Amino acid sequence: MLMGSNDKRKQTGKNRAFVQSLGHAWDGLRALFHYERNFRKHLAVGTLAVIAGIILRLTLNEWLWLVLAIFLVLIAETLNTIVEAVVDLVVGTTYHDLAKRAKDVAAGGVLLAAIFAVIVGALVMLPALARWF
Ligand SMILES: Nc1ncnc2c1ncn2[C@@H]1O[C@H](COP(=O)(O)OP(=O)(O)OP(=O)(O)O)[C@@H](O)[C@H]1O
Repeated sequence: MLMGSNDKRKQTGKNRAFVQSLGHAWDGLRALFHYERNFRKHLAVGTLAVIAGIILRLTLNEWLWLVLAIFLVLIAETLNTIVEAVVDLVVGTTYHDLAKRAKDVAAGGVLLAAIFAVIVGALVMLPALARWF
């Protein structure tokens, strides 16, 4: 449902067209980039890994693992941000043990994805570096 004909941005109902869904998804990515420092950091590290991959001339198989690792971290950051927003929406600034558990578990998910990315990065980059020298 649209809240008022003068403010089409305050929509609360279903999207009527694919392009409208795409617009909201794009808004979500912009919000991630603007408000989430950790998302920007992970995006920067991922970009550096891609540049290193281009320089080291990774194989197709190595690219697949690297891209999987980069996207897993970014998606984990996305889920973490969703959990933080929903928890804050529900409890505000009130302390709650379940709010702590939800946010800590979401952060743990990001850590797991980051550990996976470090392992993949090492397994892909070290042999590629060895080939280079
Ligand atoms: N309402 C709350 N009740 C209980 N503990 C909370 C609450 N809000 C935050 N915390 C605790 O503070 C930590 C940091 O929460 P916050 O919402 O500031 O996340 P953040 O610092 O933005 O996380 P990130 O580093 O992923 O960006 C949480 O992991 C949780 O342990």
